[in-house]
Amino acid sequence: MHKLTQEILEQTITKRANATHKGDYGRILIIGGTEQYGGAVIMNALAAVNSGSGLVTVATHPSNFTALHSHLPEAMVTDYTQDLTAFITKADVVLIGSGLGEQLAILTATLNSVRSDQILILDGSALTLLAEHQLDLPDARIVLTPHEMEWQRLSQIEIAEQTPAKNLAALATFKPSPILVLKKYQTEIYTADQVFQLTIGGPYQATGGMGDTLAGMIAGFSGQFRTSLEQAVLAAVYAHSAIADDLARERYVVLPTQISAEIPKLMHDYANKKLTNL
Ligand SMILES: NC(=O)C1=CN([C@@H]2O[C@H](COP(=O)(O)OP(=O)(O)OC[C@H]3O[C@@H](n4cnc5c(N)ncnc54)[C@H](OP(=O)(O)O)[C@@H]3O)[C@@H](O)[C@H]2O)[C@@H](O)CC1
Ligand SMILES: Nc1ncnc2c1ncn2[C@@H]1O[C@H](COP(=O)(O)OP(=O)(O)O)[C@@H](O)[C@H]1O
Ligand SMILES: [Mg+2]
Repeated sequence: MHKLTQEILEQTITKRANATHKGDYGRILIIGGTEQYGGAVIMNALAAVNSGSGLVTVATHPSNFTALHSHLPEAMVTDYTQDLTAFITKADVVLIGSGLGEQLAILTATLNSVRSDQILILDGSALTLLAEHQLDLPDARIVLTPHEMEWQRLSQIEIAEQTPAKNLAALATFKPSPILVLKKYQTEIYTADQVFQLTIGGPYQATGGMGDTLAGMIAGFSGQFRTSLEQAVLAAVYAHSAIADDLARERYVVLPTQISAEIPKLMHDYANKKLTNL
């Protein structure tokens, strides 16, 4: 198991070229947020925009539009009960599932619409629905972000039995081969043949919305740092907990929205550290 270090941030977060525009930094479509769980997509979107995503659209229940806009006027909105095909077609990255609840039809329509060159991040309720209805993954560049119970539902491996060997074996049965971010204390990231472990982060992160924030960061990083999906995912996972650790030096708990607010500073520091090291 490879231990993740801050080197992943130095390698991934690069200074931006001057002659670029928002279209160069990722078109992200976030799908989720029932009436009950609107906060989940707000946290997805706050994380994605603060991670530098060029354009973020949130497809959600219309009752969430005003709250989302009051937190984040940078995001666009659309009603998730309408046909999302045109939105999916334009996206570089689709993140579905945070606060999606029981909206199976929206998930299946999305799985049927994504293309093989698109990044599809499946989080929260999308993972539970995948497991309950034994849905196949589409041909796309897939990232799964389950916590231990969501992974138990998907893999049939009891939490106490979730060893790297068993997790890799279960992952091999998924086609196409996804990246797995197994979230917990010391989160593990599985690619087809390698396992990485996060050794930072702690229980000050145990607040609802912490995973929704991570999913938004993975969307933001993967839409922007396009050389390697694996590297972008690893960097997002590391950055999420690096910020939490920094804030926890002076706080008992770290809120998901506080992490999002600190992302631009962390990215600035790593982009510039890289420059001075040259
Ligand atoms: N503000 C919002 O809108 C928010 C909306 N949200 C949205 O809610 C939806 C449901 O997601 P969910 O994660 O809350 O519920 P579910 O999938 O049933 O899992 C909980 C079960 O798993 C168990 N468990 C075991 N190990 C675990 C672990 N390491 N980490 C976590 N749980 C672990 C756990 O055990 P217990 O707590 O009972 O000990 C319990 O039995 C989803 O769409 C999500 O995006 C949330 O993001 C919150 C903020
Ligand atoms: N004790 C802990 N130590 C480190 N990280 C934690 C701890 N508890 C929770 N986290 C992190 O918080 C996030 C929780 O994700 P998740 O359960 O999906 O949250 P939510 O769905 O409420 O947004 C994960 O990134 C997980 O690693
Ligand atoms: Mg979650």
